Amino acid sequence: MDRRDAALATELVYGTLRGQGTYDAIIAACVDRPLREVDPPVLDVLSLGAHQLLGTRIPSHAAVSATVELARVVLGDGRAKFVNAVLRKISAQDLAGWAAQVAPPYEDDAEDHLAVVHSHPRWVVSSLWDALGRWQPEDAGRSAMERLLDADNARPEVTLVARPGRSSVAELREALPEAEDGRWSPYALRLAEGGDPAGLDAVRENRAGVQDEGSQLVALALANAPVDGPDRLWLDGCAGPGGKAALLGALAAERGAALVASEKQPHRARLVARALNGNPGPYAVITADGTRGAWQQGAFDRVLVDVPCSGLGALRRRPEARWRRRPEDIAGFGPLQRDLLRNALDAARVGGVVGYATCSPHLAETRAVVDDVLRGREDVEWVDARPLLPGVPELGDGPDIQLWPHLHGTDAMYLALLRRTA
Ligand SMILES: C[S@@+](CC[C@H](N)C(=O)[O-])C[C@H]1O[C@@H](n2cnc3c(N)ncnc32)[C@H](O)[C@@H]1O
Repeated sequence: MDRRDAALATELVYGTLRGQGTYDAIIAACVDRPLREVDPPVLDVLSLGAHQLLGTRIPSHAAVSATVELARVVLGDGRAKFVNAVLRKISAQDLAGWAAQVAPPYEDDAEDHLAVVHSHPRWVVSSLWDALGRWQPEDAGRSAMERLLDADNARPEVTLVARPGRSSVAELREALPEAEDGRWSPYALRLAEGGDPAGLDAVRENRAGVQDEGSQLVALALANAPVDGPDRLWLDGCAGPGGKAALLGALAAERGAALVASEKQPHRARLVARALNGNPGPYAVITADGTRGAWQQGAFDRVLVDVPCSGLGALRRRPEARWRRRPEDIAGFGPLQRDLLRNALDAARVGGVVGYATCSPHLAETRAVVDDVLRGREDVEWVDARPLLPGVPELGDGPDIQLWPHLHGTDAMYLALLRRTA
């Protein structure tokens, strides 16, 4: 495919997946049987057509004829007629008109309304709303939720990181004159109009990479947290695929510190090794289970655990994730998240700092995990993370922080910073 066709194919697939909740509700209103009785391939074609009609600027006649032609080729003439009839019904109204028709009124059922209009599973709307209310109690009403859900549905801009000591924003900008400065990270450059950074020398040589600014901020905050005494050995306990490890490795190198990047899955550990390849300071990549104390206790000055989580904070990046996740996944991650944090705390020396991060704002994966682990532990204190993200507004009451796509333009990363005191 040439670049334009590839971009269109990506937009059609991602857009259809993102909008699936809304499109399903609309398609259901246009067929005379329950959706589960429509053959999945027919439903796929109808969803692709609905997205073209309601979510793109493709003219209606072109959207209908291209989709019916697709149906004819992959499904046969009979089903193509059915697709044609349904698409003609869908094309009778725009998205707003359909949303008003198929979603319950906000006043009757606010969560269901938002779920249908903004194409999120209802339980996800509910979880995000709980978290937003906890962190932004002054700005967690209908409009804030609409902005958050819209941000999840927007195509995320590509953000690059110029790994310090290896590359610079100025170097990247020379190759990408249209790019804008990061909002918060001094190492970030944003490609608002998209673009293909893979061709850049700095990216090919690992001196720069693609990394959301929220992830950059997590690594920066951990690197800049005050520690008493030596600052020689850092650990990233959940390093795969290696974005934060590569930034931490570069920051550590600037200070003469070494990084151990550990990852349980061998294939992901290989990605970490690739990301760190060429790091200017000492580092080691190991394959190890971070719940089993694969390293000496009390050995590290700084420790990051960016734990496996539901990813509800990165829905804009993974359009299908919201439909794959189940509410019970949240509880499923809980024991591992607690174990990883406990072991990270044990890995830090007295006076050292630990960062616990998730790319989910779900309260059960964030503050609840830290509170549980700290209960009964006398050897840990909170570090206020807010001053370590200078200039970033609306971080909450501290000491931990929660970023939001609609407020910060980042993934919804959570970070708690903790210090070993005894
Ligand atoms: C959220 S990702 C980390 C992302 C990474 N910090 C980055 O910025 O590229 C969590 C990682 O933890 C790894 N993991 C899962 N269980 C683990 C365990 N018991 N010990 C160590 N790593 C584990 C997963 O394979 C996954 O690569």
